[in-house]
Amino acid sequence: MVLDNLGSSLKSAIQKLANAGKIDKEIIDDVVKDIQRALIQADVNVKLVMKLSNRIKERALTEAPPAGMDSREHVLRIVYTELVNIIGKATPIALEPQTIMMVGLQGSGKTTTTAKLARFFSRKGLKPAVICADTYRPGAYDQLSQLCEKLGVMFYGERDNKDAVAIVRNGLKETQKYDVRIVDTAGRHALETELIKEMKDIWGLTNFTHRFLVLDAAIGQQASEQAKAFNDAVGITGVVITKLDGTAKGGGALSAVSDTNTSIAFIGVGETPDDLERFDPDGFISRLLGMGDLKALVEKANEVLSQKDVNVEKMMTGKFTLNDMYSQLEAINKMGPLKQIMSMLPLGGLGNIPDDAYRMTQDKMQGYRIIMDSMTEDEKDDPKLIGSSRIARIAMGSGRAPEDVRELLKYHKMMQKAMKGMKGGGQSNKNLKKIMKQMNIK
Ligand SMILES: Nc1nc2c(ncn2[C@@H]2O[C@H](COP(=O)(O)OP(=O)(O)OP(=O)(O)O)[C@@H](O)[C@H]2O)c(=O)[nH]1
Repeated sequence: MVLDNLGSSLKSAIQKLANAGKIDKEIIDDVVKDIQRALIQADVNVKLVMKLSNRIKERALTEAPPAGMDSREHVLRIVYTELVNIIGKATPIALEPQTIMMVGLQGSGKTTTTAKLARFFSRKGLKPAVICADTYRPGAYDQLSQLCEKLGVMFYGERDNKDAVAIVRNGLKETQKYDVRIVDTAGRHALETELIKEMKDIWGLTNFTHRFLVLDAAIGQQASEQAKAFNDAVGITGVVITKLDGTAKGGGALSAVSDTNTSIAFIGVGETPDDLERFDPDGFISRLLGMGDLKALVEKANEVLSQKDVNVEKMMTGKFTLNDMYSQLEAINKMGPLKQIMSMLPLGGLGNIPDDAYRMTQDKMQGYRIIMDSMTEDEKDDPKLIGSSRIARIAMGSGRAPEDVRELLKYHKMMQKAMKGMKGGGQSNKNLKKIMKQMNIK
C-alpha cells in the first residue's frame, strides 16, 4: 500500500470524526491535531502542515454544509479536498512529440524511470528514444542500454565519452526522427556545483518540453533543498516520485513539490518497466485514506451544490420557504446514489442520512408541487400565513385533501427546525430522522 503509515494515521483521525457524537469545535480541533501529527510523522514539512491544517479548521468552522450533506460528511469532504489541493494537479503530459530531461540524485530511480517513461510513450503509440548522459556512474550505460533493448526502445550512448554535454548534443542529432526523446542525466550522492553546472549546460542544448525531477519517496526534509536547486538550474516542470510501493514516508517528496510550486507527473510503484503510473491527485489521496469512492462523493456533492435553487446559506439563517423545502427534498433525492457510496466507506458513522430521505416517491413530490402551485407567492414565502380557511382554499384549488395540505405544512415546519439545527452539527440527522418518522414518509 502507498504510504502505509500516513494512510493509517489519517484514517484513524477521520474515524474519530465518524464516531463523534457531535461535530463541534472541540472535535474539529482534535481531528486536525491528529492530521498534523500524521503528516509531520510522514515527513511533510511543518510549514505545509500548518497551512493545510489552518485551512481545514477555518473551513470546517465557518462553512455551512451543503444541502443533503451533514456536518460530518461536510468536514470529511473538506479534509479530503484540502489534502488534494495541497498536492495540486498532476503535471499535464501531452501525447505528442517532445524532449524530456531527467534530473535527480544518484539512486533516486532516474535510470529505471527513464526506461519506464519510454515504455509509457511507446504504449501510447509514440516512438521513444533514450539518450544516456550519465557519464558518472559506471554501470549506468549498460543498465540503460539493456533496459532499452528489452523494451525494443532506441538507445543512444557513448560508452567511453566523459563529456555528457557532447553526448546529448550528438544524441539529439541522431534521434531526430523519434517522437519522444528522453535524456537520462548523471546523478551524484549530493548536490554539487559541478552537477548543477552540467545540468544547466545540457538544458541549454535544446528547448526541453519537460524537465522531470526524480525523487525517492524515502527522501526526507532534504527533498526541498534538492528540488529548489534543480528548479533554479533547469526549471522543473514535473516531479516523479519513485518507490511508492515501499514503506517510505513520502511526505518529504510531497513537501518539495509544494515548495517549488511544481506538480507530480508520475509515480513509480515497482521495479519493472510497467510500474509507472500517471499521477492522479484524487485517486492518490483516496487511496491514502483508504476510501476509493471519496472522489465520487465529492463530485456528487459539487453537483448538488451547483444547483442554483438550493440556497444553503439562506436556509441556514432560518429563512426557509416552501420552495426551499422542495429544492432541499429534490437535492436529497438526487443524492440517492451517494447513499450507496457511503455504505462502502469504512466509516460506519457517515452513512447516517435516513433512508427515508432518499426514498420520497416521485408521486409524493408531485403532490407537494401541485399543492404549492395553488398557493400565492406570499404563502410559499411565509407558510405561517396559511390558516384553516386558506388550507381549504388550497386543497380545493389543487384537488387534494385538506389533510395533504396540512401534512405539507407540518413537514415544512419540521424541516425548518432541522435546517436551523444543521448549523449546530450532529443534531441535524436526528431531527431529520424524527421528521421522516413522524411524517411516515416512505
Ligand atoms: N521498488 C521500487 N524500486 C525502484 C523504483 N524505481 C527505481 N527503483 C530501484 O531503485 C534502484 C535505483 O534506481 P536507478 O534507476 O538505478 O537509480 P538512478 O537514480 O538512475 O541512479 P543514478 O543513475 O546513479 O543517478 C534500482 O534498484 C531500481 O530498481 C520503484 O518505483 N519501486
